[in-house]
Order: sequence, then structure tokens, then C-alpha cells
Amino acid sequence: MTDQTTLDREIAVEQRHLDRVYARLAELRRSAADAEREGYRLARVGNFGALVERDAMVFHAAQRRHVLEAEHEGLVFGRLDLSAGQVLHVGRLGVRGENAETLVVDWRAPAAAAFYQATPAEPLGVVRRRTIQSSAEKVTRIEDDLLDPAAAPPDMAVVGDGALLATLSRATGRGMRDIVATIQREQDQAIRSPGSGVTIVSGGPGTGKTAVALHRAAYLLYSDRNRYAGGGILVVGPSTVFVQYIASVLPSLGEENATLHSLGSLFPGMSATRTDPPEVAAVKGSLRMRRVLERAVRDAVPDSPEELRLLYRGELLRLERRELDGIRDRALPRGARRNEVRRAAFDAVLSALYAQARQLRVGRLPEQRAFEDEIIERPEFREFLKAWWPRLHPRHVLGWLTRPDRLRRYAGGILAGSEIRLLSAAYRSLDTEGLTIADIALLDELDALLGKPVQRAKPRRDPFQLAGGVRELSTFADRQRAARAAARERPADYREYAHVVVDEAQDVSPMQWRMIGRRGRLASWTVVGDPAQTAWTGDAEELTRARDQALGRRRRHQFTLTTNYRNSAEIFAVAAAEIRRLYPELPLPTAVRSTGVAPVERTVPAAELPAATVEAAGTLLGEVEGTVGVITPVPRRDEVAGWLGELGGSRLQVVTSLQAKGMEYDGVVLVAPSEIRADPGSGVRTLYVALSRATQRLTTIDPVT
Ligand SMILES: Nc1ncnc2c1ncn2[C@@H]1O[C@H](COP(=O)(O)OP(=O)(O)OP(=O)(O)O)[C@@H](O)[C@H]1O
Repeated sequence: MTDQTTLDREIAVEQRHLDRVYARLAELRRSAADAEREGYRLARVGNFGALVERDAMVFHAAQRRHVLEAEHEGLVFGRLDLSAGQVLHVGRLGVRGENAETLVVDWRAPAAAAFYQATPAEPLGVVRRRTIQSSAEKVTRIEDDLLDPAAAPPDMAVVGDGALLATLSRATGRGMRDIVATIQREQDQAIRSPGSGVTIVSGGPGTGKTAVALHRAAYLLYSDRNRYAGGGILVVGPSTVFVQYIASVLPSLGEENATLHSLGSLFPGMSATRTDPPEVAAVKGSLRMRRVLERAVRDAVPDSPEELRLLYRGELLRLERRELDGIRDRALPRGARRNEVRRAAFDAVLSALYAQARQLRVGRLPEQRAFEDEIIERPEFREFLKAWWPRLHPRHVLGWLTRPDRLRRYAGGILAGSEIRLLSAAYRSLDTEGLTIADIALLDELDALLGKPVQRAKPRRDPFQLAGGVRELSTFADRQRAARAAARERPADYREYAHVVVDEAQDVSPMQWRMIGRRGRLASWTVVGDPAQTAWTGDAEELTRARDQALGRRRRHQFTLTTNYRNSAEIFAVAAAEIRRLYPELPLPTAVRSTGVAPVERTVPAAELPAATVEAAGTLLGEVEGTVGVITPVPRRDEVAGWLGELGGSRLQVVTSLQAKGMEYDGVVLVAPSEIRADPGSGVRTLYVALSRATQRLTTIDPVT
């Protein structure tokens, strides 16, 4: 422990520096605003040169002001005392003083790397590393690590007892916390790994995989803004709950150029939060579904016309079902996309009609072109085409799978009989209950198979033009901004990113890898996950194949994280015992924090489960400051939410064991763990996930019948 006088003195030292940084920021903000105003004043001079100068000035000043005004809590969070006597402060933003001296180094800059990577064994020239906590503009706490005692001057103070542990003991809010001040060496290496190729980060629960993935996105944007902000970074997580949980971190890192999606929201215009039972998800996620869907997109539209009949100059022209089917088949050679070859199919129908008219020796039969022009104008012919070969949306075709006869036809010989029955039962509720997360990848596949109807290109909006055709009268700065916004404004179905981050990758099915792969054909990748937490029960070899295909031949950089920062050692011991049932030899991370509080394991008569759950949740709400998660078996979620009502308000969340993926709560009530474990496919692994969500308190309640 440090004595109070030393602590106060050291805090005062850091406060002086922080005051200087904020004063400098205020100055920079003022001069940016002055430059902007001066720019506008120049405008009144009125000559052309002055106008151009004004525009440039206003633009740069406004841009700078925007950055400076984005106030950050904890702007400066670190300090390095180097062996050469130099002192560096590390923060969320780089700031220079009046004489261009460095007041703060951006955390992503190479000079800041030592803050994260230096260790006593390898101090990298750092004598003392200091972590600084502040609230608004006030320094509240400092924590030091002395990395190179031999090089420390005799008067160097070392205060505090571990910034990391202090951070970890803080209560959790509804969003994930940003760990920028306490990133550890092994994490930093993954964050700063090269931007090209594929960075693969694995590690057990709570080792910071998600935190690393998000900080990496921020790091890449810093290291090559043109490439990554221009092309965009896509971050994919397992569920909507999870995506909301991590959404707050990127803006707090100062990055808004990343697009966050759950696996259920990747297909434009559709979104799903419902999960399938693991055995159904295994069928829907299998690569064999691609072949099933290929058959579906070639099939006749349900209830489409049995035949085409047209009276032409007194003769009945007629194409029967068989002929129509033949035309459809020929118009769809392998690889053709149904929505893209509509025109060719219509031409084939017209040709068949003309051939028939000639065969029937229709009187005064015009040239083929004139004949076709005449037929195509007929309303009944147009009606026929619309019904026979409509523009198909992937959702239409997925709907065809709800018809058992069609499903059998498409899946016969590809899926096993038992799998077809499973799928058929699952799709019975598609229209009433809506899509599941696994269906979204099928829609994306169908979209790729169907293609887009050929459309005339829309004229691009001129960013210099205002509504009503009036040329705008604003500054060059405004126009620049508009042009950039137009370039950045990605269409809703933008699908090619410069970098793709996949979190909880162990739960991405083969079909989902195809969906994500289509969005990262030209991208570099960061893939993070923990195979021991997977809920996938399908073919493992197929999964590897699909993943390898998505990642291609890009060079891979592997990282493994070994410390669990989330769970108390007592809680992780329970989770570890669970996964050891399945994998006795699995290397597990080490939990660094002990609370001295053992998890509570209760067994109650089934009838008492509701009361016991409410009571346990109430107790935990009293015991922890932050959030409480109530985790349930999938089928029980709504029932349990009903028991709890409004208890805990926004501090309490009820989630299924699958939605709990990646989440974190200070206290967890796990309802009916034996029911989760009972699933023969992925039960133990899913229970392992549920048991490793709590930072401080865990209560499990099992009903007995
Ligand atoms: N270096 C660190 N400093 C402070 N907190 C950290 C650090 N690394 C991780 N944490 C915290 O540990 C918790 C777990 O991190 P994270 O959710 O990223 O782990 P994960 O490996 O993705 O876990 P899981 O696989 O269980 O979902 C989070 O609260 C995170 O803020």
C-alpha cells in the first residue's frame, strides 16, 4: 500500500498534466472556431481567390473542431516513464502543445504499444507504467507497475495495487466496457496484428476475445483509415442481444465506421431473433441445404398456370404444362439465375407460340417480330407471364419449403428421411412464428441463386444539387462533406467490406460462413471464438470446409488468450468442472480474481421453481451493483420472464442459454441447468457458456419432479 501523502502528490502531478491537456484542447477548439469565422469573414471580401481560401479554411477548421469537441471520458489514461528519462502520456486522442511537443499519444500509435506490451521480463525501455483513472476532468485514481526497478531513479514513487484488478471489480452496466486503459500484452499482440490476411483469436470464456476484436477494429481504422473507413468494417455477432451489448464500445473508442450485425440481421430487409433446436439448426446450417435450395429455385411456382391458351386469328394456341416445364428447364441452364433470365424465358415462350402458329398455318401470319409485339401487348398474356415466372424474392421460395410434398422432392436423396421430417415439422410454423436465425443464411443463399432482376441503372444523385433543382450556395466545406457522405453512404444491402470481424465464430454454421464469406470476398478478417462453447451439432468436417472457403488462402495469424478476466475464480471453477465432463484434457484459462464467495447451487420441487427464481433474482439484485442476468433453457424463456415481471427494471435481463453467448452480468441466476445439459448434442457446451457469464455471483436452481 502507498502512503496517502505520496498518493496525493502523484495524483496532483497527473492532475496538472490533465489540466494542461484540457486547457490546450480548449485553445485548439477556440482557434478552430476562430478559423472558421475568419473563413466566413473572408467571404465578404468577395474576390475569387478569397473565396477559395475561405472554403479551404472553413473546411479544415470545422473538421478539427468536430474531433476536438467529441469529448471523451478518460481522455488520458496512461503514462510511461522511459529509461531515457522521457515521459509519455497515452490517451484516446493525440494532442500536441503550442510548440508541437507531444502532450498525449494516441493509444493506437506505435509509440503507445509499449504501454500494453511491456512486462517486467521484457520492459521495452519502460521503467514505470501508470494507469490513470479520471472522472470528467478530475484524476481519481492512479495505479503503477514498476517494470524495471534497476533503472528507476531513487525518488520514483510507485502507487496503487493493480489497475487491472481494480477495473475488473467495477460493476457491469448494460453495455460491454471498453478496456482501452488495461489491455494486456497477449491481447495487444492480437489487436495490433497485421491488417492483411486472417487474424484468428481463440481462448476460453472471458479471455477478452470480443474486447480484442472491437479494439482491433478501432486499431485498423486508425492505422489505415482510407482503406478501412472507405471499404467499411463489418462486425458479426451471434444474436441481437449480443450486438446491442457490444454496440456502445466502438463509439467510445472513437470509431463509427464499423457496421454491427447479428447473424439474424445480415440479410437486408429481414431480421430474425428466433433460434431453432440444435438438431434443426444442424440441418438448416448444413452445406447440403445449398443443393436443396438449388432444386427449389428451378421448380414451378406453386399454383402457377397449368397451361397457356391464347386465341390468335381464330386459332387456339396452346402450351401445355409439359412444354412450359421444358421451356423453364432450358431457360435455366446450370448456374443461371432465375430472376436474371426472365426475359430469355419469355422469349422462349413467344418462340414456341410462333412455331405453333406456323404449324397450324394461321392465316396472314406476320413476321415473328411483329407477331411477338402483338402477343406481348395482350393483357391475358402478361397475366400469364406474371403468374408463370414472377420475380421471386428469396422469402417466396423459402415459403415453398413449408409444403411437405415440395420439401420431400427438393431434399430427397440429399437429406436423410429423418432430417426431412425434422425440417418439415420446423417449417410448419414459418408463417405463424416467423423466420429463425438459421433461415437468414438460407435467404441469403436463395438471393445468390435467384439473382437480381436486370434493372435500368438509377441516375446517381448529384451531391451538389439541392431539392428543386437549385444549385446550392454553401461553402466548399459543405460540398466536400456532402460528396464524402454520398460516397460513404452505403446502400442498405452493401455487401463488400474491407475487413470482416466474426465474433463467437464457433457458432457460425457452414451456410452462415457462406453468407458472411459473400460479404468479405476482398476483405481481410479477424475471427474470434472458442470451440468448446459451440452449440453446433452438425458435421464438423463440413464446418471446417465452409469456414476455409470463406477465409480463402489468406495468410493466417493465430493468437491464443489464456487469462479469464470475467469470472471470479470461484465461479469459473464450476464452469470448468462442467466442460471437463466432455473434454477432460482441454486447456482452460486462468481466472485472475477471487471474491471468496462460492456459487449457490439449489434444488427445489418443480412447483417452487417460480418463487425460488424470483427470490434468487431479488437477492442478487441486492448483492451486486450492476446487472443481473436470468439464463433459461430456450423453451422456458417467456415463462420465466413472466415470473419476474418488472423486477430489477433495466438492471435485470432474461435470456436463453443461446442468447447468453458473449454476454456478461454481475450476477446470474441459472434456471434449470439440468434441462440445458440434457440436450445430447451440445447440452454440456451450452451449459458451460451459461455458467461462465457472471462476474461476481452465480446461483443455479434445478427443479426436481
Ligand atoms: N485487459 C482487460 N482489462 C480489463 N477488462 C478486461 C480485459 N480483457 C477483458 N476484460 C473484460 O473481461 C470480460 C470478458 O471479455 P470478453 O467478453 O471480451 O471475453 P470473451 O473472450 O469474448 O468471452 P466469451 O468467450 O465468454 O464470450 C469483459 O468484461 C471485458 O471487459
